[in-house]
Amino acid sequence: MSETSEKVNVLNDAEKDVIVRYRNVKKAFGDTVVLNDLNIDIKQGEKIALIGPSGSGKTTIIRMLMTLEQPTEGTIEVDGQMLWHKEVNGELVTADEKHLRKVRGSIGMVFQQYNLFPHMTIMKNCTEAPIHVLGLSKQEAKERAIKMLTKVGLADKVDMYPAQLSGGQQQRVAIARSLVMQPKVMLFDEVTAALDPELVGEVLEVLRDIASEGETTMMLITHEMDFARDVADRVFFLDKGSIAEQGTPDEVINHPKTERLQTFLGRFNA
Ligand SMILES: Nc1ncnc2c1ncn2[C@@H]1O[C@H](COP(=O)(O)OP(=O)(O)OP(=O)(O)O)[C@@H](O)[C@H]1O
Repeated sequence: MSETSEKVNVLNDAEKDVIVRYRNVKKAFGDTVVLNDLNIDIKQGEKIALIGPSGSGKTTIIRMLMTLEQPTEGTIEVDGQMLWHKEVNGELVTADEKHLRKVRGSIGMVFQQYNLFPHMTIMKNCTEAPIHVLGLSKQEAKERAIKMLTKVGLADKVDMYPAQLSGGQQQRVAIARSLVMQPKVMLFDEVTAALDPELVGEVLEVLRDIASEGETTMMLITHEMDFARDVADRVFFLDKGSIAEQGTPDEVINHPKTERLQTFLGRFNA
């Protein structure tokens, strides 16, 4: 089927500023259903915190958006474009690898483990993808990298190697490296969980700064309730594969409605 026969998504005005849309998304691993009938709309620039017990499905939600896990049912869109499907002659077909590669470029993800390339300098870590994936010139990529490394307070470390930096600094480089790609959505999966407690603050500070600038759409999995309170526009409480409660941090964290959420928050003295 030809590319030209694909339909373009036409959004009405009310939907225009929705950048991420999950529709009736189900995810199962074998017979085990881990996410059920998920419907999420995230607006341009919105900051979403995902909280919930271990195994509730938080990571799977963002791994599907990063195109690392395929939904079993339903669709996910970023900026009006379906991730896992293409609409061809009015029918949804599973997208091919070429399509996935293209949409993947619009999403940035930072993991618990910073995954920097150990044999490359900080600068090279930050310029590899913009040069090879986005096709930027070396000079353009370096300029972007310096801007983002300055944002995370590490512009003086460009010639160092990851092993010469602390865990907190490496995580800040990983954040800068993602931002260099100018993604439409940034995903953060417990980015402070692997850090020594004294290094957590500096990474959260960087995330707070990025969030306060307002432009970047962010979805964060966090167990730091004070951080979620400060940064998130909306908080989703995931429980057994569904969004059990959602609302502003005040509604969800300060005034939990259900006993399950109260019990969960009790663990963090939130
Ligand atoms: N590749 C996989 N194969 C089989 N089961 C999986 C796979 N990935 C995740 N799961 C299961 O899916 C469920 C949800 O996992 P997920 O990692 O999304 O939860 P989570 O809320 O992020 O948990 P945590 O806070 O511990 O990271 C869990 O029961 C998990 O064991």
